[in-house]
Amino acid sequence: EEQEEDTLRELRLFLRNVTERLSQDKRFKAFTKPVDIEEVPDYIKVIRHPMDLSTILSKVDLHKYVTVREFVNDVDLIWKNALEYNPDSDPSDRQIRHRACALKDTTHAIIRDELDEDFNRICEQIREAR
Ligand SMILES: COC(=O)[C@H](Cc1ccco1)c1ccncc1
Repeated sequence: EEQEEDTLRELRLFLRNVTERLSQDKRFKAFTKPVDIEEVPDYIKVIRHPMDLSTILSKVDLHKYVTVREFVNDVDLIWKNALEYNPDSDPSDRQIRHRACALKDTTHAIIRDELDEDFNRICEQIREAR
């Protein structure tokens, strides 16, 4: 009902704010746009579910997220894909893996510090009811 739409509107505002803060962080530049399949032709063979911060922002606006859990699942895809595709010991792989771990830790810290538990429970109950 109307209260549910008010809740989901507030969820989208929170998710846009978190996504924009991550996208503005220089460490996360490689995560802001899809990996270019022309540049990296084998990427889509190795990584079955590509994800990036611009795609997440589009999904927020398409009302794809009803809970923060669903949003975090997509952020987790970003850094897990980076760890999987860039496993080697060379400096370039080590740098993107360090940044992937920073993306994970930064996102989970923002959620821990800024998501109200009661608000989150209301979103989870809306998801269960649909
Ligand atoms: C999320 O970004 C990536 O996984 C690409 C993969 C990639 C390999 C070659 C070109 O791009 C990446 C970008 C920057 N530094 C390392 C790897």
